[in-house]
Amino acid sequence: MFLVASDYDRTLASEKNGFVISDEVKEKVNEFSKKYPFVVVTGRERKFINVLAKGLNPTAWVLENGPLLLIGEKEIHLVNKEWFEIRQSIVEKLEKLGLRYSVGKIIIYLDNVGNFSNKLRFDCARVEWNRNDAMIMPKNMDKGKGLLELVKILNFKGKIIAIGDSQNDIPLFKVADYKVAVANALDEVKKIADLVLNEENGKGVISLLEMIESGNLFKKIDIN
Ligand SMILES: O=C(O)COP(=O)(O)O
Repeated sequence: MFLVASDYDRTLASEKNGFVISDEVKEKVNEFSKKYPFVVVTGRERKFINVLAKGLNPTAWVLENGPLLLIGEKEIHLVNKEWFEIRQSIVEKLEKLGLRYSVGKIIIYLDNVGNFSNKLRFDCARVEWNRNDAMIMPKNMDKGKGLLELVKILNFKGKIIAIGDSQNDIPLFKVADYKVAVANALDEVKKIADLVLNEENGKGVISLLEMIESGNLFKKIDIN
């Protein structure tokens, strides 16, 4: 038994298409998800996914980089009340720094703030990067931890195959049994991957799913 956990931006969907998923990738994932568990593990908020990935029907979602699970219409928030007080104090600091931010249901997003990485350090929160964008989130939370909680809820006991491209996929890779990087992944992600695909973005995901369906992936790895 295995489960596929896929990142969204620059993995399922490409920047070139404004991060809107292509019909080809959507159909492949929808068809695959009818046979095997397929989870999208993304930094994105639900409201953006509803637009960018309209019609995509994976087994479940891990959103906001870990703390928000979506199974069917059921939303599960992996956070305690104290976080919202901490978040408020961070928002006040960001205001003082004059940085533009937006707030999800749980985490804080800042786009294009790579130059401010020294200032974006907090004792009471974790800062996760996706290229030049930052996400400020509860301590002890990341894509990997969110996925492990989901896996418990689904009562899934098999192996995890993860696919991604960026820094915030590294914690996802840490909980995976087999790690796959798309061709457009950052070097630091490719370096820790078990397999680096020749194809970029959604074409890479399609190629991974085809390798699984044909049994070719399992000739390379013992995951069953
Ligand atoms: O950074 C985001 O908002 C989404 O990014 P991800 O799907 O690559 O995790």
